[in-house]
Amino acid sequence: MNKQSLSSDRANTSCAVSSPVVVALDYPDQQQALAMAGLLNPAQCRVKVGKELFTAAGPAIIESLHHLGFDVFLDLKFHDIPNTCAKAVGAAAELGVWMVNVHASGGRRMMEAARNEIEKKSHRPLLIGVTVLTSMERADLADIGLDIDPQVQVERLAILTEQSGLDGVVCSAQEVALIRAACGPKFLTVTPGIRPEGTEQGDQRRVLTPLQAQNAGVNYMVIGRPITQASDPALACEQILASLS
Ligand SMILES: O=c1ccn([C@@H]2O[C@H](COP(=O)(O)O)[C@@H](O)[C@H]2O)c(=O)[nH]1
Repeated sequence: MNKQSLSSDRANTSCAVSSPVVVALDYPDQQQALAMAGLLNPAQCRVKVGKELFTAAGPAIIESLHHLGFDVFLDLKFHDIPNTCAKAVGAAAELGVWMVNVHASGGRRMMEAARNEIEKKSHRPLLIGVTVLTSMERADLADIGLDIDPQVQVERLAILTEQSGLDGVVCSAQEVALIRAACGPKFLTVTPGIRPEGTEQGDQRRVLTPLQAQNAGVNYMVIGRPITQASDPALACEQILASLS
């Protein structure tokens, strides 16, 4: 199947999951990722493919997850000169992914180029800008020369992302109210750093529980280890969904 027909097929078959949960498949190979996907229900969640899995398994993993019925967020956080970033985002669109992202700190011209590139494609994924990684706190920003609270930089980059014509941002759930006020109700918020009560925070710093995130108004919650490292991942996912209803 060529790329064009793949993206056309995907545009026609993309499922409309109402669940906000996106499970991060952070695995070193296709076998482990597909084993986890096989435990999950595509009617209850979407899945995310990040740098580790995509580098190890390549575009074939996207096609395999589509065949299982999942919408896929390709989380490669492109950050490059405008032409290079735009072409990468265009290639992601041709894989038929549901969502793709770039670093908002790549700037206005980079984000506009990415947006213009996917507008040309027959399948148009959601295009999202990463603001400040949820693993970062104020001290981490100071290390890179930004002596400000994360929320100040998140708001600044969210406004720039919205002005650049993207669909939304990756941020922590803690900043969603701020972004709603600055960018309006239609601008999407995609929030990693979700930690159900009693689960380990790990390297995340700006966290909320699923219920707190829902109450804050997030559109999509990216959840990895609290589901994938649970003794029963399917049950963990169901318990998170139950906590939201
Ligand atoms: O700011 C960001 C952007 C992306 N991520 C990604 O989300 C998941 C989170 O996984 P957990 O195991 O639930 O911590 C992971 O794939 C990150 O690469 C993020 O955490 N923060």
